[in-house]
Amino acid sequence: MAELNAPADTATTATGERIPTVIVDEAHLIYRVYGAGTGTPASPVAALRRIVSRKPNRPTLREVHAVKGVSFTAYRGEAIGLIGSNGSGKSTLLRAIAGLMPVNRGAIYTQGQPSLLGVNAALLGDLTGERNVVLGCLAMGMTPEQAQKKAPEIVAFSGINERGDFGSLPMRTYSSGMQARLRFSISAAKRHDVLLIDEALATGDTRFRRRSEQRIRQLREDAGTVFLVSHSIGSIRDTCERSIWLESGVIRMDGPTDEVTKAYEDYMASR
Ligand SMILES: Nc1ncnc2c1ncn2[C@@H]1O[C@H](COP(=O)(O)OP(=O)(O)OP(=O)(O)O)[C@@H](O)[C@H]1O
Repeated sequence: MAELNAPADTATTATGERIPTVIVDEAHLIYRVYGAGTGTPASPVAALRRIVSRKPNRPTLREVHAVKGVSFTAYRGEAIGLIGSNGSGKSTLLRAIAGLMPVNRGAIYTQGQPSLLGVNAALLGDLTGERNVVLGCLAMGMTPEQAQKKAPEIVAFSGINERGDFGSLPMRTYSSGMQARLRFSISAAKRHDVLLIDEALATGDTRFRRRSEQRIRQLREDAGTVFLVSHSIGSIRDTCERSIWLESGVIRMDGPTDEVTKAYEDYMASR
């Protein structure tokens, strides 16, 4: 993963050109699964023969080619929806943009440090929500003073205290929706060059979803780039003006959200 050089805070250059933040160039992403079975159980005779001949059971290696030669450029100020049916490669692509997964072929270039906000982002279950907020802020590079100052605002945005004083309870007592809200609120408290959101909004209730959609719009106005993976076409339409539709690891369509989501819905209805 390489970094692009671009000026700091505007969506365009002095000559009005758009500034690329993520360039994905013919990217291939492959999972290697070691020790995966062949799907057919070994026969008792074959197992006995292996024991008698003392040949170990050779671990098998299987590959899952999750993303197959995907190319696109994202620009500062854009919010891009990633849609596609289950297993089409959306989360894998996001992980690779975040630098959490190497590209097997092709390349991904990013400007700044992309931040992946996923429902699996690690928070510590035994610590209180408030403590996790402070730790999250420190992990995002805030000073202890900035983190202490920002924490009440983040807890208020998350709404976890709407039904009692949950902020002072351990995170493991939260519902999965409450945990997801807190994660989103922590990540959204900072301006990100590239913010990657994986289904985080789907777990919130309608009121929280509206608040977070508004926050995503603000992040875009701060000239960041937002990627949103979601099965909620409503959220994608409300938040993103551009969408990329992935199917079986290949881009089917990349363009204005209205056109792409319409084609995707027609495709899903015809299956
Ligand atoms: N850790 C993993 N090891 C092996 N294969 C994986 C792994 N994670 C995902 N895959 C496979 O990679 C492919 C793409 O999965 P991915 O999670 O990126 O899809 P997705 O579009 O995000 O799906 P969903 O909409 O269901 O969340 C699938 O075939 C999946 O089985």
